[in-house]
Amino acid sequence: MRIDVVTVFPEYLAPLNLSLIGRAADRGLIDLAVHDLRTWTHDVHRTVDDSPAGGGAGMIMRPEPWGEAFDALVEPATPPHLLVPSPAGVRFDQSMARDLATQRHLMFACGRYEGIDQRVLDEARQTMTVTEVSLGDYVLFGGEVAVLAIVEAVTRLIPGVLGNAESLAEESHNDGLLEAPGYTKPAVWRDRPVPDVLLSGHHAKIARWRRDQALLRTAQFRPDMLAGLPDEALSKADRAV
Ligand SMILES: Nc1cc(-c2ccc3cc[nH]c3c2)n[nH]1
Repeated sequence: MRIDVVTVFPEYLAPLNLSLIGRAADRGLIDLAVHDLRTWTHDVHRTVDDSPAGGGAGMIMRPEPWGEAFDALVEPATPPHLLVPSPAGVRFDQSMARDLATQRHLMFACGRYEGIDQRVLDEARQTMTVTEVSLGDYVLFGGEVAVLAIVEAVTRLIPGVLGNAESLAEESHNDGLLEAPGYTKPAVWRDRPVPDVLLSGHHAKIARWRRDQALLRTAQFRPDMLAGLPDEALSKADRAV
């Protein structure tokens, strides 16, 4: 997968060079490039914003630098999926992460100020899929934080990036449920024991206990997820919990 990120704060995306994502890039599993939007400005002040047409507070990002950036980064024969973080976007979730992880080329446009001139997205829609995407119903200063989260959620699903693919199978939101609580050594910590079943070595009982805990936690913290499960997702044993 190729991932391009365009931003006026390239240093904000530095964490993408760390840990598993950095290693995935080093191993060629992803081709990640962060671009400074000001590369495509031509005035001495490298201006990327201007006052809003029709008045109003704040500034809007000028279309010209974005248009030139996309012209430089987009190969017409294989256009990317353009993702534009926005409070008004489609809510990002694990299902979207799974879909994006199958795509060949993602490009992220990080807005700042009061956003990007609408004509940039309208123009981009002529040649590529454009999705405005929201992390949630709260307002950030710009799109960079959202891109960090989305890139992490997507790249960890790419085969080979996460060493132990097995952990993907048991994590929250993978099977429509929250994951069971986790424990490790010591067997007792500050008078709090690890649940006996986890030390029993009885794999079927351990699997059942974890499934029960996942169902109970989902019912407690995210009943909406439980309500959204298809009938066939719950076994007879699940329904007895
Ligand atoms: N979910 C969410 C996205 C954003 C966001 C995204 C881009 C920009 C550009 C200027 N302000 C922004 C805010 N806030 N909250």
